[in-house]
Amino acid sequence: MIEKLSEEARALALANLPEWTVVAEPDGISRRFTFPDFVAAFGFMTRVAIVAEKADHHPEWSNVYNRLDMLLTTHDAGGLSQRDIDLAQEVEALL
Ligand SMILES: C[C@H](O)[C@H](O)[C@H]1CNC2=NC(N)=NC(=O)C2=N1
Repeated sequence: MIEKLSEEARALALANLPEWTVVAEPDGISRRFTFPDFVAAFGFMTRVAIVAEKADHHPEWSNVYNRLDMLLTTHDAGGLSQRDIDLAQEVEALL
């Protein structure tokens, strides 16, 4: 069973993800992405989907035209875990 991150681990991890915001409910991290158009946004989502499926860790997200809102939380842990941090870092690398 994956565990929620301790306060210390969370502060450390977030220091490396400056574009991400802590969300309280559900306990997780979120980021808004803006692209030139829908094709660019959806292309990015496709690349994230492949990484997410490989990691068996999936974002909660919403897309409107060129905008993508992504929330990472771990359902199995009931909040923010290392899996979310790892996926956020992989997502950043796809930009
Ligand atoms: C059975 C399967 O491994 C689990 O349901 C995985 C799938 N993807 C997941 N994604 C997220 N964000 N949190 C999870 O706890 C989770 N669990």
